[in-house]
Amino acid sequence: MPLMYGAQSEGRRDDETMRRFRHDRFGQFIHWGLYSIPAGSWNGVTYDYAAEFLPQSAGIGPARWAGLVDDFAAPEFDPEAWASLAADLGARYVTVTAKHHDGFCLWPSSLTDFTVAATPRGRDVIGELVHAYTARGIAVHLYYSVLDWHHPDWRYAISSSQDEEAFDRYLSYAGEQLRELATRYPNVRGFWFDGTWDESVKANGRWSWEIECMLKRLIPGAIVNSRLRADEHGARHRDSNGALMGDYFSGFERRLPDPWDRTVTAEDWEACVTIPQNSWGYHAGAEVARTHKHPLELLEQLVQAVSLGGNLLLNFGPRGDGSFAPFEKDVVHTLGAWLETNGACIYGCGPADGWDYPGWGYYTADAETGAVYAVVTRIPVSGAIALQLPERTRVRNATAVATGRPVPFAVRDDRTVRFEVDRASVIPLAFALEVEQRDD
Ligand SMILES: C#C[C@@H]1N[C@@H](C)[C@@H](O)[C@H]1O
Repeated sequence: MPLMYGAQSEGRRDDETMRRFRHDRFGQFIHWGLYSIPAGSWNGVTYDYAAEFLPQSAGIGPARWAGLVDDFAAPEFDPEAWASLAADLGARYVTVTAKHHDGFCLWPSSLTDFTVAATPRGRDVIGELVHAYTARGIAVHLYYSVLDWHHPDWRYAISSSQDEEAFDRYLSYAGEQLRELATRYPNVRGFWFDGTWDESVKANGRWSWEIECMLKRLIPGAIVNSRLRADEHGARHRDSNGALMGDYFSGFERRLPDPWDRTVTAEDWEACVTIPQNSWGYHAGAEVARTHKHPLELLEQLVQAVSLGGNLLLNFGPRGDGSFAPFEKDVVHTLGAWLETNGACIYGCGPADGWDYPGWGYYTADAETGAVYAVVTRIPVSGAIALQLPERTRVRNATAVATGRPVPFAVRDDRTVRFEVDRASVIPLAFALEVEQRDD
């Protein structure tokens, strides 16, 4: 059907900025804001739900919530230390919450006084972070929630002409804030939109189209996730003709596609996941509840995403004072150390065509060289892993990615080779396979 405000382009973007995003594969999400101070509790009551939703969970009105501005002193906030942590993690880009659902701005926006400028130290958090990450060669994407619990003109739905006038004022405000962000921080690489699921936003597909156009006009090559977009019929992520809007699909939140679902390899996508079960902002309970994921679960999610042609955006929620919790530093050390020696099977890699999901791990392939990698994340009790080869394919040799040492294997039949792996290994084992086509 003809659409005025559907997808702005067909197929994958293949410009340098998008190729770099695809090559990066691994990003760090940062959720930091006023919600990081109460960290899931209010007036002595702890709410299990996500810490950044505390205003909703505890029924805290905007005026009372704004009282936290005076407490946002962030004595431990050190942008260079944050950038070092991202580098140690092995993240190639960072997506930072400029404004979350509570409407508090981590930059000194001229459009509202509900910003870091009103805090005791008044630092331009976004500006300092963009500088620090960029200086370390880490690309920055800015998260912006269209949903805004603080702004008086926000509406969940439009049910009167007064609602329509108010929400139009809100969309103008949000549009000017986004113009301000793109103008103040022109070397950010992308924008990550959220909070676009309400009827009020879905009814404004033209606005979302205009925002995407504006951002790409102000920052040529800027990357925008599919969550911003709706078309004129309210279709989100994909327009009413099924075409992806924005530059990559960003509907996988706290979940990944099934490891055997090769349909997702048709487009660029990114999954965002948390370390605790379900809090993006720092939740004090997460430090003690032991419900957060083991670092190696998260590493497996990264390998799985890459095997299906996607990126993984792994969330960290710094504490209110700007420090990171020990359980998050454990994740940094575990993933960073593994990527230090095994990153060849992640960065610049994607799906290995013809290599079906094996069950004991994942196959990835270098997008440029075609080199195939087998990453074993579920070591069988036998210690033996069988590789089902694509048709007319032969494995010439295999090496351990981490050490470069050759790995012996046995040819079982013309479609199967068998490896012995170290059953005592406590980390995923990556093997580089040199394969060739048989001409039989
Ligand atoms: C719901 C919801 C939001 N989407 C995630 C990326 C977090 O920002 C969460 O608060």
